[in-house]
Amino acid sequence: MPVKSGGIRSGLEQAQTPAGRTQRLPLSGACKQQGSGAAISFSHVGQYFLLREKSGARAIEALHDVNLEIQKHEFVAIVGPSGCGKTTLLNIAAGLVQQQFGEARVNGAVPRAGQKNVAYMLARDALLPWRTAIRNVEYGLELNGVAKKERRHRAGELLAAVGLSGYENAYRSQLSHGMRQRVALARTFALDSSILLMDEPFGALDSHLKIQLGELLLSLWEQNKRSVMFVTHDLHEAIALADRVIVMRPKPGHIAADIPIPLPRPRNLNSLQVNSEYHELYQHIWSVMGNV
Ligand SMILES: Nc1ncnc2c1ncn2[C@@H]1O[C@H](COP(=O)(O)OP(=O)(O)OP(=O)(O)O)[C@@H](O)[C@H]1O
Repeated sequence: MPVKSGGIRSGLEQAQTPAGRTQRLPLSGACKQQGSGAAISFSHVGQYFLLREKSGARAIEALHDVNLEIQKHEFVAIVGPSGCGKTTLLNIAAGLVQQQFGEARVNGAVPRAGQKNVAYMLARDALLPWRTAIRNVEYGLELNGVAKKERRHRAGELLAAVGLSGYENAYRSQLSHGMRQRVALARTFALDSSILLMDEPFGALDSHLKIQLGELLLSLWEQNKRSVMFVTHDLHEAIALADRVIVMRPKPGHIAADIPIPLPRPRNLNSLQVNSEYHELYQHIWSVMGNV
């Protein structure tokens, strides 16, 4: 699982806090006290990184006083411009970065890499090139000791669900980019993880494929509504998929708004394109993001 260099706690790149940065922002509606049984929670989370430049090193405040709870079965999208700290926040939940300030909890525990019950999906498919599609989907089940017959059956069902029947024995190099992301999606759902952390999983796909894979994601999610933290640059995608959209802003990275998405479920992403409420939500959040 790739991590931006220096993102791991043991690295030396985490900067000291400049004096006086203790200001607390008011909590948003989503920010409640720790320990309330949320799937994921961040309480007063702050993070600095040290950016090395020719002229010396500079501290970047990647996250400032972030408070957020994602409830069980909730689908939450995080949007915001490049550099506002979306991935850093996701990496804290994944246990890949340990925050310097505040607390984070995943299923009530301190997040750590490889934690049970949490699946992670990235923009790049990250399929193992020496394994066939079905054996990629089986991978997590294999690590968990699931018997071969059972895991093969489950992986086959998931490949069928993402429209890849007939490609079970194809290798990564034989699949298109969209097909690879379908395999990655099937792999993400193969384990019964109660939490999905998704970092722009469809970011590299064209808009048509994005909608197709968004539909697939929602149809898999509807089966048992895992808790999802979904980072994206694409506001259309965020509104179409999520129960809530969290808007982040940079310098320093912080939560600027927490907006519920009252669109009914199950959703059909194609019909949303002609849904006026969807477009109104888009205009509203776009204006919150400071782009009008
Ligand atoms: N390991 C690191 N070392 C130094 N700086 C980092 C590191 N990881 C993130 N940063 C800095 O922290 C800030 C937030 O980065 P992050 O990747 O979380 O933003 P993002 O919103 O996910 O951006 P993007 O949408 O472009 O992926 C940026 O200024 C980035 O340069």
